Amino acid sequence: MKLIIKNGRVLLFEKDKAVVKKVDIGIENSKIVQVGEISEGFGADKIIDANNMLVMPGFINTHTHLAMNLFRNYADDMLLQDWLTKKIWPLEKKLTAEAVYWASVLGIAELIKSGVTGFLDMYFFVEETIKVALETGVRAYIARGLTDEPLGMEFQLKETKELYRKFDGKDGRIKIFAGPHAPYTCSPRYLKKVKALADELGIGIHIHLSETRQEVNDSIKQWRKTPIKHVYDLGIFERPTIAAHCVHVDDDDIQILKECNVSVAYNPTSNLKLASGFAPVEKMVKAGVNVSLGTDGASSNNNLNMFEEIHLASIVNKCVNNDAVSIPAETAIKMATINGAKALGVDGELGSIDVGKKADIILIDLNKPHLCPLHNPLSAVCYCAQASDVHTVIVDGKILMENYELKTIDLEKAMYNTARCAQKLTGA
Ligand SMILES: CSC[C@H]1O[C@@H](n2cnc3c(O)ncnc32)[C@H](O)[C@@H]1O
Ligand SMILES: [Zn+2]
Repeated sequence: MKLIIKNGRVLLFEKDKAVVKKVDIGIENSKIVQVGEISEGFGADKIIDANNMLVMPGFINTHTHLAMNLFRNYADDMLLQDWLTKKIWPLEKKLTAEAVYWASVLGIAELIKSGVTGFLDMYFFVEETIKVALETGVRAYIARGLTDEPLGMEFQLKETKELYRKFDGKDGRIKIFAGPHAPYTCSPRYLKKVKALADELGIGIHIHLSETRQEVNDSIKQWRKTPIKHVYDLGIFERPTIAAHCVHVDDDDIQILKECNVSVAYNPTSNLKLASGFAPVEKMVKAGVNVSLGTDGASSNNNLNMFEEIHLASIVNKCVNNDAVSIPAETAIKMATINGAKALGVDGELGSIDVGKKADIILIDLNKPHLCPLHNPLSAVCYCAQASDVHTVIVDGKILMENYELKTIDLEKAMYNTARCAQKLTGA
């Protein structure tokens, strides 16, 4: 299958600098094979006219719990610990494979419609989420959530192992991670076992870290160490790690993150809504830590819209740092694209439009009142574009949405069934 995207303004990273150029893109099967003038005789099966569109790498959402859209608008205006312990965890005990299946379909529809081509998910019944990713064509990085339960420990690790055997590398779009929830739900003994499993399988680790002041205070009280130092001492960071949140980190923590090449998945909306605090993103970026972006789940966000995360990453940090230059549009867009690929260890394959990389590409319709006059396309993406401007989404060279129409998902069916399953769980 050969595809050409022509006449678009294409966002490229040239020597790490974002530039927008009028070039055409040639795609063969899953890969980008030409950027520039397409050679005569390329013989495309399909040509996409991207006139008046911005063509850019798809967004990578590096921290989410897709199926939590079951609990969207269900438990709001609460602090993290109350939200988890009083509302969410009791409901999650009643989760079913069917509920996770439909909520994953709906979540993936929301991701595609907002320009996301790949995501890192940590949750339960993840085989369902993997199934949906395979059916719908997106790229999925999946961590079976791990928490310390007397009878669950070995079982959860075994499940991670089975998921790895069954799905890692499947269709070139699935990768398995180990997913210890957090140091306050996983004992040191369990975290050591998780690390040993990650060593054995050669996989990365995804974990929530230093999300709230209380988490840090409790950790210091219990272990005399910050959560970052605690898991570092347990060897977690010897594996490639993506740490979600890292809101309350001190200079020593940042140094550890940098030295251990830990990527931070920054979730500005979730941090704001749960009143968790302001992650010192500018400081981490300046220290050389790779910072990517995530939405967290739709129960703490309450959507999966990466445009909002890009926007907030930029404008919140300007205010926090009292510096209008802090996290400019280009930096925030990189967090949502190439930094996401770096976090997942696939920046040689994803995250930018370059010959040899996978064709995970989105087209943003510039013919919108709120994008006129355009002046600066990077500013447009960061400060005014909406998820509803995403016109076309391509993953692995396949079109998943064209002219706003989802090609692999029956959205009505997904909404109906997710609402039905959510009602069964919540009784509301
Ligand atoms: C073990 S599966 C994932 C687990 O994480 C919970 N969760 C969702 N959002 C957050 C967050 O911001 N901080 C900590 N934990 C979170 C989710 O409800 C699942 O239980
Ligand atoms: Zn989370």
